[in-house]
Amino acid sequence: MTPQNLMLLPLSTPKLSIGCPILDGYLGGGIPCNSITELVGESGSGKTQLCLQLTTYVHGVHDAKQLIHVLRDIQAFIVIDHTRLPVKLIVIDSIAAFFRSQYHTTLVDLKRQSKMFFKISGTLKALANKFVLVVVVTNQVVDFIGPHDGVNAVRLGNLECLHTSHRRVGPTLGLAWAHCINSRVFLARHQQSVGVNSRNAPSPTISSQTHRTFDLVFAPHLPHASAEFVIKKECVVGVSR
Ligand SMILES: Nc1ncnc2c1ncn2[C@@H]1O[C@H](COP(=O)(O)OP(=O)(O)OP(=O)(O)O)[C@@H](O)[C@H]1O
Repeated sequence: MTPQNLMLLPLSTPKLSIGCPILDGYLGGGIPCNSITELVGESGSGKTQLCLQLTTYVHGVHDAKQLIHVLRDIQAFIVIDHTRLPVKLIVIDSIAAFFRSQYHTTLVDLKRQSKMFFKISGTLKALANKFVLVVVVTNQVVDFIGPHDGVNAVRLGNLECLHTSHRRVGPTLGLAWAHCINSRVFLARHQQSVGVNSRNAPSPTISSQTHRTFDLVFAPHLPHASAEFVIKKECVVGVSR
């Protein structure tokens, strides 16, 4: 590639809109092609709702080995049929589910697991680069228990620690997987008690509200950003400040 060729390339990587201008703004225009973007958060934080907002086609996969086969099928499908129905988005919801039940924590298992992570992410990145695809994976969180130092102090990206539902958490699958993705978005929810005044009640009643946040933990092309969002019946939207 000469400098002249580089000048002919598009200035920026194409981005897939997340369906909300506010959240797109925090992502520098949307989710970028040619890389892997992870949505990480506790159960009920909104990962699937965001994924559904991106896609209309769903395929069930039950374990990591089957995932490798499905990725091969997708590759064949894109290569043969790309002129008929171009695939531009791959969503895996959730990557953590394949590993939590199948692998244990002996050294041999961890080695096998890391090998599988790199095989999956290598395949996804190759597909993303070759066919200019957007790849989104979701990941769960685990609770951090004990002191905030030692292994619990491991900092990844812009945030020192992640909090959701008033718990300190970390992404499932650990450091090895963190090196397999390019960007990470943390979705959190916090239950808040609010007093509601009612005409018929003599004093305010206490009701519970879910407050949701969207944090860009790391991305090669963007600084840290944080936003509030809500899940509505029709869509997921950011809240303007
Ligand atoms: N129509 C709706 N209106 C408002 N909120 C909704 C609606 N549908 C779903 N939700 C909210 O979205 C949350 C579920 O989000 P979602 O299924 O995306 O979570 P998740 O992060 O994928 O969880 P898991 O890790 O268990 O798959 C529910 O807790 C609910 O509060």
